[in-house]
Amino acid sequence: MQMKPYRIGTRGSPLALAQASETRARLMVAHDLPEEAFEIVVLSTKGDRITDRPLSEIGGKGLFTEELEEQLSDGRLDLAVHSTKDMPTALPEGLGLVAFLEREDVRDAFIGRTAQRLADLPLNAVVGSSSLRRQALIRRLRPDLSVITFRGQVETRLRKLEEGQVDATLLAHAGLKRLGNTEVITELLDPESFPPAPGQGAICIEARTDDARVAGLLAPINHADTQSALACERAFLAALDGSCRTPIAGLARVSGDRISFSGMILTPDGSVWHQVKAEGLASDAAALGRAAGDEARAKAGPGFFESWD
Ligand SMILES: NCc1[nH]cc(CCC(=O)O)c1CC(=O)O
Repeated sequence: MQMKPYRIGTRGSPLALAQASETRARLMVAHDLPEEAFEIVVLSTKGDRITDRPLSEIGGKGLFTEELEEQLSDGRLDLAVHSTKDMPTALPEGLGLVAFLEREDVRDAFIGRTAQRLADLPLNAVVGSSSLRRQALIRRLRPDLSVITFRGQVETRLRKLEEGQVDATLLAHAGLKRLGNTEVITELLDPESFPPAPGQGAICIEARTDDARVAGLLAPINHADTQSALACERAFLAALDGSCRTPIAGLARVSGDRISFSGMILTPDGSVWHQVKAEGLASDAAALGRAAGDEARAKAGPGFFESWD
């Protein structure tokens, strides 16, 4: 009997396409299915179309997800593949992050033109980054540098660097690995001093929560430790009401039945930051992350979140 193919939604950037292909490949192996059992459906999102302004300025939740989620909700798609880092903490009614692929390296990669390492950049050098977290972390470590907003796909940013618009830029190691573009990296940043974004390096799959057929399809490719780590990090983000205007870093690691978490919130200029650490049972991942978020909020005090609005 000929079954209708599963429809996998994705954005059209090279990174998104690589992630969708990887997901399809995992599903083919897990279920011994041919490529024709899956159809990759490419959609353009608002976030892809507006490229001339920083994301934090455009605002609005789900800039990269709205179109995909609409089609998931009405059944035109069966699943959607995303970078977990780009996913809002609150999803539309009836949708959920149903599976996570095993996480890639979580670190940020430094790509230097006039110096190989962040610490070795000349005084007042220019670094391009559109991420508020990376901007704040750079300023915390190197207040002398000027940080400029730098958007576009990975390829666009690397071209701007080559053209000499900036001395250096930062990108996720995971994304560069998936694009087969790691030779541009000149330094991998230590997560202790340069903590990654919640979700960084993890591919997630969104689906309808009541779709038992798709749940069964995804179960064998879900990576339980990644799922726990991400539940913790996303609960941290949610507890802080992580808007795209707040620099927030957070990383959870699972070992056996234990989970350890480290999170940081910063002012955009990097001059004030608060760090929290927590450890507990992996089965309590979400509660641990939420408590860490509440602790960070309490440490920061009521003035912290309004200080740059
Ligand atoms: N916001 C863009 C985005 N979303 C996910 C990744 C990288 C891959 C990942 O973290 O899983 C990137 C690019 C970057 O930060 O370099």
